Amino acid sequence: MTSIVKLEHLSHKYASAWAIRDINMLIGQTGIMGLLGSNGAGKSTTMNIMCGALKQTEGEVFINGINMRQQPELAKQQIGFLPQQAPLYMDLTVAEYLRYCAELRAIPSSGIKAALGAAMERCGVAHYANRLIRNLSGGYRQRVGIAQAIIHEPKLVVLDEPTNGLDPNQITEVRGLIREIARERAVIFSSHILSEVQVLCDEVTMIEGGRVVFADSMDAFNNYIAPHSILMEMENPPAANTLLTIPGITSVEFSTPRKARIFFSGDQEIVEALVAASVQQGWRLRGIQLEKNALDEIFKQLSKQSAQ
Ligand SMILES: Nc1ncnc2c1ncn2[C@@H]1O[C@H](COP(=O)(O)OP(=O)(O)OP(=O)(O)O)[C@@H](O)[C@H]1O
Repeated sequence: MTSIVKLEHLSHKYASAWAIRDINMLIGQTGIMGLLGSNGAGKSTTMNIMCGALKQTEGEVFINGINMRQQPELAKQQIGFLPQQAPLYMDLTVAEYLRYCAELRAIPSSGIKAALGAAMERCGVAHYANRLIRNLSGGYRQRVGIAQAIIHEPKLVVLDEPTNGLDPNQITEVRGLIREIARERAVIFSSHILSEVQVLCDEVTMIEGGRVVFADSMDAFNNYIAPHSILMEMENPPAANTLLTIPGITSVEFSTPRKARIFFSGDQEIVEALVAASVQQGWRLRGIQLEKNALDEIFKQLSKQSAQ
């Protein structure tokens, strides 16, 4: 089956600096793909080019097999896009705005009413149809932004940081909506927040410094970033050599006489082995905790690996 998105050697230069370099990507027809990267990594540039809102300096974009450079109108028909700044008109009501979007999308006038009804229903904004967009909360504005992105029933929906600036309840609601609309189409979703991508996405592509540094399933990513170190605080700690006799422990660093960072390979059952040894040998355990890799640490590791 044709990929919904194929990016080939995509590069873009603003003025004199390259924002993205040699990005290659293949995205399947359904599911949610997370584009993860720190601020300035190149996510928006990639998404804007993918959606035909920005012309690339080099490389090609294919949407469902259609070359964006050669047939931009046909390619864009397949895409719904919610850019980082949602393109909303504050002085229109929800229904007026969505009608305008439907007309821009060239939906035949006989089909507009049904398209409008379906998008509003799907995005949970039907009861606000006659309310001015300026009078909606941030979460509802974002729902309207998503409604304009799906009004023409595209095969691909691209959402650039759609939960940015929302409160925790609104984030949960918008996530639910994204899952819902991804049932029958592909969704690409960008974020600089790892946990956001972890809860929503099936696949993840990580961009750092304008380059792809990781592209695989969410499971593979989670496996990759699984903790490999433990912080342990003890009143009566053993010598490092004693800790190293426990199978799975690869190295030990004491940051203070009572606090050790213990590196391990294999699974997290090592925690149980350490607690048992502590009880048996009287280390007087005061705290034990798996250390999660911080996102900037993961970015650094992956960037280093991809440069090798
Ligand atoms: N219009 C522009 N003119 C010049 N440089 C730009 C422009 N837009 C983005 N850049 C630069 O290109 C690089 C990539 O920016 P981009 O907005 O694509 O990153 P991002 O991952 O989406 O970050 P953010 O999450 O902060 O939006 C950054 O260094 C940014 O400063």
